[in-house]
Amino acid sequence: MTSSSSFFQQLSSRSQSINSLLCIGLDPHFKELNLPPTANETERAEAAYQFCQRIIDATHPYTVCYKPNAAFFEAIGTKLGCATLRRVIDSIPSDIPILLDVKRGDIGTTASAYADACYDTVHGLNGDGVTLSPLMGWDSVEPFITGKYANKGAFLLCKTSNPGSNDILALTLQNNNNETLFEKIARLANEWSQKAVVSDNVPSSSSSTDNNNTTSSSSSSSSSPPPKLGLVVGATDPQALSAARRAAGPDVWILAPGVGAQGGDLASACKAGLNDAGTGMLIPVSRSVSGAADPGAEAQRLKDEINAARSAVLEARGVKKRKQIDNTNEDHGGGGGGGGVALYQKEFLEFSLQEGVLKFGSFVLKSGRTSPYFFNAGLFSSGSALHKLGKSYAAAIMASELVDKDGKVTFDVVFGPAYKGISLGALVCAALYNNFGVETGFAYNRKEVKDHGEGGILVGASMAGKRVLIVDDVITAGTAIRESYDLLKSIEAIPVGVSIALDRAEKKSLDDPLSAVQAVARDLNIPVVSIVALPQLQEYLRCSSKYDEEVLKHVTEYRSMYGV
Ligand SMILES: O=c1ccn([C@@H]2O[C@H](COP(=O)(O)O)[C@@H](O)[C@H]2O)c(=O)[nH]1
Repeated sequence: MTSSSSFFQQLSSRSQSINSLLCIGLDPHFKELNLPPTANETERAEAAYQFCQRIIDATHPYTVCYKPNAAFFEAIGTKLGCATLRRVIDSIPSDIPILLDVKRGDIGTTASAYADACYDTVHGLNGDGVTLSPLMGWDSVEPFITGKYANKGAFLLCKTSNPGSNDILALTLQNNNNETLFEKIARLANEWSQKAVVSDNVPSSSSSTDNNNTTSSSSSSSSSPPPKLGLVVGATDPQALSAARRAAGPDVWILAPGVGAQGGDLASACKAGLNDAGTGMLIPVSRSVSGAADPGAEAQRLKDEINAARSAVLEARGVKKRKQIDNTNEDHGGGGGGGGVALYQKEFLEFSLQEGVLKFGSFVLKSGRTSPYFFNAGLFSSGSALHKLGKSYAAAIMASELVDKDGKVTFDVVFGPAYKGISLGALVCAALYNNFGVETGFAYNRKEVKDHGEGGILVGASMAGKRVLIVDDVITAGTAIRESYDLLKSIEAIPVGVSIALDRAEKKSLDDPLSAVQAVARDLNIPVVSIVALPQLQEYLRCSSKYDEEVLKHVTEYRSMYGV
């Protein structure tokens, strides 16, 4: 994955946007490859690659990251083992982080070489994060998370899922706290994360442009840098999971292997390891998915089961869950949300700027206001931009209340009103399927009535009696959305929400405190979900070094004058 965000920011952001805590392991066990023992290295390599491809193709919408275990690739043979692992990594969609399960640990100089082998984009494996043994101390971990690898992250083996983890990791230390060795490791994850930041000489406050992991930090101060270290704690030992969570605090991510083939209980593990925001935990599963007749269906089932367990935990803890699980936009009723910027929002703003869709300057709007920015969705006009646009809409939808507590979308059909909405609706429908495995119908209307061919003004999926999401680019006065709403009602469809790209989140007039988006949400009594709103644009500018301070100043002034 190529990204300027840190490994744990990437995990956090993807976890939020696909509403999942599932991590799929890529472990091509020889016996799962269906090869004769005499198979040569080339045959083993190809079979391992195809084995992984089948899993990746089927499961990518559901997994926060992929976790290939190097052991199974090294065992292919000395010539093709690492090359096959790299080939698999290269085939993974670029927005999915790669956690290399290598469990390294060595003196600093050797650790540096291991880090190059794991991360180097040319000669190495191009991973985003690794698993490490912490037993050789800070200097064995440092090369994996500092210097040229400051954006990478590592999960430290803390209390592993195997029975033998009690032999050493569960021993009680004779120190002041009388804690277990694994609790000490859990505390060290925090201390060493801080140390890594100091080692990189990055001031805490400026190092964090992480706007999207608010859900993972229920009690952290806003100035603490995002963690660089997580912990491996087996789902097979819920007591250890609780103790590790207590020792590490809410912000540290815990990778909890052992569900499925190793017999760990998912519900108990979630209860013990989730933080109060219902996150901070990844459940890696390898054999249960690879051995399933339909790996995609099994991954989706696991994702849903984990989310059900999360909901149960949050309910039991008396926490209002939805917004804390997966959402940085606090207000989908058209208030423009809070100022946090999720990774998908940052990416959306960046490619909108690159494509010239979003521009800064001085623009006189129809309303007569002089705006410091202008957004023209009609300028998304290349294949790559449209692909990214669909993905951004889909990510915003999946992070909103258009997804119910079981992780299911609340609509059956995506409706794109003529003209602009037609292509946007089609993009969104395809992106929901492609990125999130969400299958819905697609329909659109014509402005002109045809008297031949399909006839009528509605084309595509049938909408009568169905829950419908309306997709458009922006809401200016809201007239087009209201017309769509009336049209849907007239055929007895059930409009349940609106999805737009940008919410300008500004008052309709100085005497009217509501924005056009808020008025639509209120009058039609349905949520309006935007990819970004004015507060995210302002926050993006505040964190970006690419734009002149004047741009931020003008946007801030505009927001304070007209913003809702
Ligand atoms: O404590 C640990 C640390 C790592 N693993 C690894 O996770 C997978 C588990 O595979 P399943 O098929 O889901 O059991 C495997 O790669 C292990 O090496 C672990 O199990 N426990």
